[in-house]
Amino acid sequence: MPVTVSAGHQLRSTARPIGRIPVQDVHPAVDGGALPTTSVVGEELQISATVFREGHDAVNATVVVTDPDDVVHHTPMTLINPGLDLWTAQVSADHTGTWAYRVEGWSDPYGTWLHDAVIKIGAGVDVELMLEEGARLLDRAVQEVDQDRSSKAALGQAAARLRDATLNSEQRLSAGTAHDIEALMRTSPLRDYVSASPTYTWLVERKRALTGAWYEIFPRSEGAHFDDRSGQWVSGTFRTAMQRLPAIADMGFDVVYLTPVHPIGETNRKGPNNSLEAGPHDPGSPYAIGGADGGHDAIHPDLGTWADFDAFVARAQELGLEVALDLALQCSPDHPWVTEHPEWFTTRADGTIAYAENPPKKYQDIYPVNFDNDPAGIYAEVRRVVQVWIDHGIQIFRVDNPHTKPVEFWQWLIADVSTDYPDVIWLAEAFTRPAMMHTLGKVGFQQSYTYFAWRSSATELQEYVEELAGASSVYMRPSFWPTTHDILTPYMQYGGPTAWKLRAALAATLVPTYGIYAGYELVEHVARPGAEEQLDNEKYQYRDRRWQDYAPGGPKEGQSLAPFLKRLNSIRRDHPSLSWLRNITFHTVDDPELLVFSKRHGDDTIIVVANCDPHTTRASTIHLDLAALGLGPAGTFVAHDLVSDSTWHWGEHNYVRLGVDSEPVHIVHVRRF
Ligand SMILES: O=P(O)(O)O[C@H]1O[C@H](CO)[C@@H](O[C@H]2O[C@H](CO)[C@@H](O)[C@H](O)[C@H]2O)[C@H](O)[C@H]1O
Repeated sequence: MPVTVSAGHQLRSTARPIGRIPVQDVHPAVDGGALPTTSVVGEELQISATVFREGHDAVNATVVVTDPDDVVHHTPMTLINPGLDLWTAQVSADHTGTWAYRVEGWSDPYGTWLHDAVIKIGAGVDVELMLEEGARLLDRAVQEVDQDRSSKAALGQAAARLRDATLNSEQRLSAGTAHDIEALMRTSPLRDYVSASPTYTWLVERKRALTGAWYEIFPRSEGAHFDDRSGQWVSGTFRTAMQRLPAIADMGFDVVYLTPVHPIGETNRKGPNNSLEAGPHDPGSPYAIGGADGGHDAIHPDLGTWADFDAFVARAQELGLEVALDLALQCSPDHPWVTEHPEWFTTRADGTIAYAENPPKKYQDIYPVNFDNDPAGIYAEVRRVVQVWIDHGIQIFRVDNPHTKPVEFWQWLIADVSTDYPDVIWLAEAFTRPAMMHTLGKVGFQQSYTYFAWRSSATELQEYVEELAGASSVYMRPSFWPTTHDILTPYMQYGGPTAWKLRAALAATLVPTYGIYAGYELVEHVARPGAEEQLDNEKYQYRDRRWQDYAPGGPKEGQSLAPFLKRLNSIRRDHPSLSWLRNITFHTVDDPELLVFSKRHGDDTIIVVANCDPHTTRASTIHLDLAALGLGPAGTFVAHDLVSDSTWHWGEHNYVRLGVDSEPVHIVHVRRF
């Protein structure tokens, strides 16, 4: 129905009334507020809006937050750009759940009086009138505003002094403008013509949704070995993989991610190095899910039983590790769904089912599920499968290729699961175009793999992280992986151990969640010819990394990056500034191959200086933004490099030297005098 503004004037039927005090451009507002803004517990969220009014009276603004228990919290906003009427405030939530916020603009009668009274009384204009008007405002505050008894008494006394004709006008005025009165009127203001913006949904999730160090394994490789007697490989099991967990925990990782653990199909099974013909003993790709032993709700018999899986999860939990499981919604031709639900696949004119692709990659051993053929049936079955794993202690899913399934399916699935399991976290492996990657975040994925692996220069990294920590951070949380089982960039193939140290350090410090694929410690850098992924990839064969050889006293002692990774993770744990995303500042440096950034949270400040050129040692001068570090203009501080354990005295301009003949990165803790 059209809204009547005044006699004879109507708004266009779709218009939202502007309100007495216009409140515009509220940020964040994901897709105009159609989708929730997200953060984790304790994470600061900056809310801004344009708030203004006609004429010259004072205007003010408040962020009004409603928590999941319907308790309302008011946060005053600050005018940060008077010329643009731009107001901001920081808010944060102290528990998980669905919160909401809106911005209220309001006319500020005390602010108006304060401004006018000081000028007019100072100039001897309308003196009695102004003093009486001030007194009446304070009377109103006593009546209308929720104040404690002593505050009301103070306001009442100030009103009396404003009217006290025995005092001079200056004394009377100062009663109404005194700091304590101003503070009371600021914290519990008189608010006229309060006008609210729309209300925005704010989803607050657990900290792990933002922060964590992941370690990826193929469980069948952990404990796999070549048996000389039979001349065959013997698969690792959950029980043998369990023996690897203490080392993963000791390196300081928070999440151990398992590639699929289900039965593997035999039809079109792939052999070593992505060959289209497997030998009789080749194990096949774990992503070719489903066979005679079951599908997505089953365990590959080579890995053990449900009891073994449960024991693995329990052991991980004992060591402080969460277990993340791959959810790859596709089927080997031998998957039970193919015979039980042929309608879930797309049959071509010749009666065959087309295999899956993620161009230019071809997955000849799997069929894609066609969600449009029976959405209700497929949704229900996937939900059932997910529940099976939740019931076995899984709270994190790494979703394989979510961008090849309908977005609305993910929106439904994640929301449905979160109704009963709000702590379940979903990581999107959507190496695809930005629109899809971002939208998956907007519809519920708590984390997303990113383009980090392909951003290697200092300029590219700065630009990319500014985007991720800026506008998109309210709906998409990045996870940085220097390599994965599918990704081995030329930078990593040819950069040597320096590149591997550097990229791990950057991933671990630029953003709060990062991940390492097993073997990273060993700098496994040789690619399959013509592909940017590992040679002899364990996607198609077992890999016995002989971890024991790198242990103290072993023949390869000292040849692993495990101590370096452990150092990175302990720095992350000791320094809370590294566990947040939006708190990053980039600094300048003379050499464009160097990257300098800092992160600050409370008293903790970390500066990272990285040489992004893994082939050359570089020396340069860095120029620090001291204010961003919380230091005064002439500030100096003790810089403690947590990588080399060196200590220097630093100020605004500092000489650095990083590279192949030393460490490629400084991770500096700012120690204040
Ligand atoms: O397509 P992506 O590069 O994002 O990779 C993910 O999905 C792939 C398909 O699930 C998966 O590919 C592997 O499994 C396929 C099915 O068995 C096989 O045909 C591919 O050769 C193999 O690389 C990939 O591992 C996963 O991360």
